Amino acid sequence: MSSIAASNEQTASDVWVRVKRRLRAELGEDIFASWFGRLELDAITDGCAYLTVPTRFLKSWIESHYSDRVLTLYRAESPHVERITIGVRSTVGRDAAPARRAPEAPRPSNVTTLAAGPAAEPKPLVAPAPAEERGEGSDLGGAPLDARLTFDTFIIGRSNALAHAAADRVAHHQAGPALYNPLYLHAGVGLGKTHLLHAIGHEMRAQGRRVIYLTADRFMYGFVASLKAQTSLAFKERLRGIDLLIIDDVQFIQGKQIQQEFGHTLNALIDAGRQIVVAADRPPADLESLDERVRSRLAGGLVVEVGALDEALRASILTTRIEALKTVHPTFDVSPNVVSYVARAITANGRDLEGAVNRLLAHATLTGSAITLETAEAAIRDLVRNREPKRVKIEDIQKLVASRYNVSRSDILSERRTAAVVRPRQIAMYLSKVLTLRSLPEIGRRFGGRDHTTVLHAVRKIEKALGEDNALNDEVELLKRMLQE
Ligand SMILES: Nc1ncnc2c1ncn2[C@@H]1O[C@H](COP(=O)(O)OP(=O)(O)OP(=O)(O)O)[C@@H](O)[C@H]1O
Repeated sequence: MSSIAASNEQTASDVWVRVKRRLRAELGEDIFASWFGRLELDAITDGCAYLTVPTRFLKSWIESHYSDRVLTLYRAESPHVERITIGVRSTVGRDAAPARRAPEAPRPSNVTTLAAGPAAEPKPLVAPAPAEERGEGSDLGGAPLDARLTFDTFIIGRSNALAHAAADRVAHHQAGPALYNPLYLHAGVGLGKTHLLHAIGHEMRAQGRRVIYLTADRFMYGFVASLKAQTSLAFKERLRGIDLLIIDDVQFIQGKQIQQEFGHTLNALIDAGRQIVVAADRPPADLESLDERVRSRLAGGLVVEVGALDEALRASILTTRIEALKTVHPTFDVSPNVVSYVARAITANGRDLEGAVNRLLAHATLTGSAITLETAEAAIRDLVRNREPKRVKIEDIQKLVASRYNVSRSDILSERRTAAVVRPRQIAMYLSKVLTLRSLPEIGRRFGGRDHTTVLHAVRKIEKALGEDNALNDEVELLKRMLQE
């Protein structure tokens, strides 16, 4: 590393220390320690500070509650930073290989491996790769595929039959240009997108094809890290040398330069007839942070939604899980009655179903007694109570608030400033802030192209009013409940 680069690095870490100091002073030690203690700076590039936290929850929380504050404080220390992006650091044990850390990197990240060592040399486009490199290649930041997530363990129901059929066709396609390129799967949390992505990956890898599975975070950090080490060409070329690129959680891809790179990579792979499969939590048209061209490229293949798991599907998933566990714990037995009870009680997603089976198993093995409806109810109570709140759409908020206050949705989006419209508009903006993970600028755009400061003003105004006006408080609570039901 050159001394200039070293001194830049030094400055970046110094600035970061000062930004954290400001955050601590402004928010107090408790809040700082709860939310920012594990926030780390990974890199600064293209006017964007890439920060990381260890969990998705922290990421969402900081993004929805503090991102404006962090940016403001960052800019107070370093005005050339225009944006911040928060990613999730990979956890130990998830990586195919332990992360090698570039000695000059300010902090460990999940992809510093990309920047380091001879593994980052460019490869010929379609060079045959050794088995361990077929997608397990930590040199590309590819995450390992989960052995349990295969087509064999995927249960087909009404809501996912189309997505399954498309995934199956793509995975078994042999000759000719890639099918449905890209295949774009979208669904709410825990409905089986990642399962299908891994299943396609396993199947194609079993056919000897070169597969890379990346989350959006890994793609971004991989690219940033390779830029830092000036090996971005190698990164691009190596990605282009594969048969199947899988990108999960594509909604998290952010940053102008990274999007451009992502767009180039998509184009190059699609033009070369390589298959791309992506998953996101929303359809391409709703990926507001993505460039229009990238969005339309993503929408240009086959877009399929994976629907909510219906009760029959939930019961089949539970039964299959229980049967699989019985091979290891032969005494584990759950009656059909209990299975239907759990399938009715846990409606949110596949992850909670898995959690429920684990709790039943823990109960059975710890107490050594049979699982009755009562014990099942006690074992899964917290899952039923804490099930994930429904994802709320800004459009639904606008519609509900409009009808509640007898105005039209277009009044809410309009420039009108009469009191009869201003208050509902502010309430709708407030609810959009607290019930969705959209940023202030995104909310502003959805409210007739308003500036983010207008949204911030509305949010503060309603927050203040809620503290002073009990009737309004009840009203807003009711709206929240109606939206989340
Ligand atoms: N149809 C299904 N058959 C079997 N298991 C399923 C099915 N759908 C979901 N699951 C299971 O539910 C859990 C969550 O699914 P998955 O991780 O694929 O969700 P996701 O849609 O990718 O969610 P997220 O967006 O949060 O990553 C996994 O354990 C998965 O195996």
